[in-house]
Amino acid sequence: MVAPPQPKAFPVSWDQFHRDARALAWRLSGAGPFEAIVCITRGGLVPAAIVARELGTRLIETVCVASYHDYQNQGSMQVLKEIAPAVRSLGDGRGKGVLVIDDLTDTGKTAKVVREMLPDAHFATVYAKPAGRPMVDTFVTEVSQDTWIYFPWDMGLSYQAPITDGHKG
Ligand SMILES: O=P(O)(O)OC[C@H]1O[C@H](OP(=O)(O)OP(=O)(O)O)[C@H](O)[C@@H]1O
Ligand code: HPA
Ligand SMILES: [Mg+2]
Repeated sequence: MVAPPQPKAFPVSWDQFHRDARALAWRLSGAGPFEAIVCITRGGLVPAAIVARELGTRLIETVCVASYHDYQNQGSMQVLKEIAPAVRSLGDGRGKGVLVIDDLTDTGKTAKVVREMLPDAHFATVYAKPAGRPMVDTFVTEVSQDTWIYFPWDMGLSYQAPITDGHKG
């Protein structure tokens, strides 16, 4: 079933995303140390780069998960690439000392799938919606469940009609 579009929009510029990802790194600086970062592609790649730079982490791994195959509609969860054994076996073999990063948690389903792979890892996202919030340990900004977050890599500059256009009669 196709869900109705989210009524509220939360557009994020590159500048704001960089600031929010840095704020995430500040919060995480007290939660480590972390031996490695696992980023959930593709959305987690950008915050992972920023956090890795701030925390000095150089061992970065990906787990490739996709579920929103259609704009705003979640479909089946596909794990396209698992975590490499060398990273999976770090710490206690359950992810202790590993930091997992994604851009956001919405329903929490993506984070849940990765948590099953690394139950003791520290999960961090830049943004969180209420349903996904219990799945992450650290995040920066919460937005309501009926909000769609527009990331800078999904947007471009476009013409905006003047506010007064709507009042012409
Ligand atoms: O909490 P959830 O409801 O599971 O949704 C959150 C996930 O959805 C998006 O990824 P998506 O599957 O769209 O893939 P992408 O990162 O490649 O854009 C986002 O980057 C999160 O990973
Ligand atoms: O609010 C969102 N914005 C962008 N991608 C997403 N994937 C799940 N929820 C969202
Ligand atoms: Mg994603």
